[in-house]
Amino acid sequence: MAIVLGPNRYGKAETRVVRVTRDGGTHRIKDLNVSVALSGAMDEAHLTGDNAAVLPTDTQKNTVFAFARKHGIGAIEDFGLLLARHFVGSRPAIAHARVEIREYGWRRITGGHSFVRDGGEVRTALVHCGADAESVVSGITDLVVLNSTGSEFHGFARDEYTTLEPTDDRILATAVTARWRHRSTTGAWDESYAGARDGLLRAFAETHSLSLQQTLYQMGRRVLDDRPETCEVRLSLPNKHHFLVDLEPFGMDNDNEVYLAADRPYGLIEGTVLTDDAPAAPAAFD
Ligand SMILES: O=c1[nH]c(=O)c2[nH]c(=O)[nH]c2[nH]1
Repeated sequence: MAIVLGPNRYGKAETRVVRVTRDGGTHRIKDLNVSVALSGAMDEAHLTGDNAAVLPTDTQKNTVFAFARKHGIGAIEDFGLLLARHFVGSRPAIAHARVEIREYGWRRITGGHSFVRDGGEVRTALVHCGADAESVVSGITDLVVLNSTGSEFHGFARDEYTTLEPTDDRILATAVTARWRHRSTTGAWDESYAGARDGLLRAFAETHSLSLQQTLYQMGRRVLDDRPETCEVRLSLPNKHHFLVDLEPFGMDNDNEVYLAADRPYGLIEGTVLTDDAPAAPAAFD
């Protein structure tokens, strides 16, 4: 009985590319998850370890970023065809290219550079009732928002392990988890929720951010200002880092247009904002 190599393919899965296109102050964003799989005459790589036919998956990832810069991203079908044809045409050993793309939809909040991701958000409620106290905490989780400009981060503490470069223009993105405590257990809950959500979005969009911590405070403040029925807001904001891709090795500049959307590790910024007359409510958020 002989043992033979069966079907195989390889490639870079889940390259998270975000492409920002600027038309003056109005930005458009394309946010994709691109998976490439190539196949063809790859027997030697498997049987003898000869990599002559293997176009590295790292190269495939770079190609996604370089094409995003060079060609822009229109319909994902076109972007997929562009990439797949490129790979098949690039080397005789590559007979077939499979390119799978997922596109995350975003809609505008307000202004030209603030977006909220379609779908996914969840409304939450947590109530406590005891012998002599009741409390209602409303909230939202997985409300994903992004500012494609209007965010800086500099002046931070440095030590011998600090490599982060200060920036005066970065993408700021987070998946908001917010919970707000009501002063009373009677309320127009739906209207209150819609108003609080709107306040969170507007504060995120309208704050020129010097840090996510500063944005957090402004978001909490806005809910308390807009919704007097609330007295305390707790926010948990993962910093969804977007790293500018270095395209210089491919002879291209990158003027804040092509980003890698990293998923982990991420900064996690958490804080409470409250009114100074907020009644004590033990257990409200636990
Ligand atoms: O808004 C930010 N806050 C931080 O505390 C921090 N730390 C970091 O590396 N980047 C950022 N960004």
